[in-house]
Amino acid sequence: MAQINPSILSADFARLADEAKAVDGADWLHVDVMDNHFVPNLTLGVPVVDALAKATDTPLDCHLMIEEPDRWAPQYVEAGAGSVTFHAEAAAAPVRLAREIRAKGARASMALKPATPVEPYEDLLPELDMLLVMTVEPGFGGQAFLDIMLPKIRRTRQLIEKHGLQLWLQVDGGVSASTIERCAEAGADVFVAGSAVYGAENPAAAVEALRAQAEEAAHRANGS
Ligand SMILES: O=C(CO)[C@H](O)[C@H](O)COP(=O)(O)O
Ligand SMILES: [Fe+2]
Repeated sequence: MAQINPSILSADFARLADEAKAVDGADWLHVDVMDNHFVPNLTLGVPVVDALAKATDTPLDCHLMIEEPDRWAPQYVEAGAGSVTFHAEAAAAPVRLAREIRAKGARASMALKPATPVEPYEDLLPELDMLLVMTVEPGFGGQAFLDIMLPKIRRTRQLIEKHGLQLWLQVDGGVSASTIERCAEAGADVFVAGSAVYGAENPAAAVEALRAQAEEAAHRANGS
């Protein structure tokens, strides 16, 4: 089942609770945390996640684009995030961090920037609930989807199957009506969409349309 996670990076930050309600049928709400060090942009932190978790029933999928995730990620679990993603490039001890996130009761997820290969992390995959393959350079919404990431999505799906894992495979960046089918065919099953959802006239309808497209593409690819 394809999951659609609207990114609030493209929402109106002055009306976050309402913007969360506008996508009630979404599986998760994707929250981009940027620290102006790991990426050249600054968004929000623990207090906003804490407030948002109290304001919506949709679980929060926190994507931490920050340095020192080993130090900060546990605080996002305590603030109410249901899933916490740290970047492989920033984590000092990814296995220990994933275990800590899980022990605190959230799903543990790791993200890879476009130039970071998945293969060195093969043995670590069983420690994770989700792997995020970035399909843009992290830092900003509204960027063009990087087609050159499709082979990495395919290779990651093969590794998941090789090890018989339940791990979700998320894509983030430039996911829209014109790119989501290629992602689903390549093996992604969790789709972050910022501008494609919040830029639409009816965000809830955009979520449903993207989900239907992803489901159909996945069925086509699996020959079912
Ligand atoms: O992590 C991100 C950027 O670093 C965002 O989640 C992503 O860019 C979503 O926005 P869009 O769908 O508009 O590309
Ligand atoms: Fe993100």
